[in-house]
Amino acid sequence: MAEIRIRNTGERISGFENVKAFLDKQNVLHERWDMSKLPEHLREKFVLTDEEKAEVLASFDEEIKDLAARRGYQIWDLISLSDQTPNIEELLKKFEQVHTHTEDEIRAITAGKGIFIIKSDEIGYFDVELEAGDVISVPENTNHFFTLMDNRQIVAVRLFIEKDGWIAYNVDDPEYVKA
Ligand SMILES: CSCCC(=O)/C(O)=C/O
Ligand SMILES: [Fe+2]
Ligand code: NI
Repeated sequence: MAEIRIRNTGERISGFENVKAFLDKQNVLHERWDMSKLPEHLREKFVLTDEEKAEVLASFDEEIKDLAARRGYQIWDLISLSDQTPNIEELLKKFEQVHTHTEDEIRAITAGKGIFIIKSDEIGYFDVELEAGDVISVPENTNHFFTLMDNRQIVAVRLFIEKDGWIAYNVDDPEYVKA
């Protein structure tokens, strides 16, 4: 289940309903997918062949098409990050820089863990700690960044309206608060 940590105060919010209510106020979509739909051999697997990636996407076809119909996404794929990912340090350096996109950034975690750190005009930066089953959408033009957790591995479905909408625009934010 997702958990929130507000960086300026250290306050933590847990429990699906509490987290959802908090994220609703921040205009951040949060839903859960049923991970029992994922075949056992793909659970907690972080190095995936193209066939296995297609199998993960097929397992959640209904959920993906539902999100696409509700929110206008046109294309989707699967990203997996772990110490086995050849360019992992380079990718993390990019994800860990505060940035924005011109479309919302939606991710459904199917294995592992990760943290999206998002800026709110009212309360500053807050962490959303995510695990398998958590779906999140960071609103467009909103400062955020992403990092892995201690286990350093994650698999996530990404949906896009247009591929170009996901270009990252780095922001040099004086209000950025370190973990
Ligand atoms: C969990 S997906 C990896 C992070 C990512 O795709 C992104 O765009 C961060 O801003
Ligand atoms: Fe991003
Ligand atoms: Ni998986």
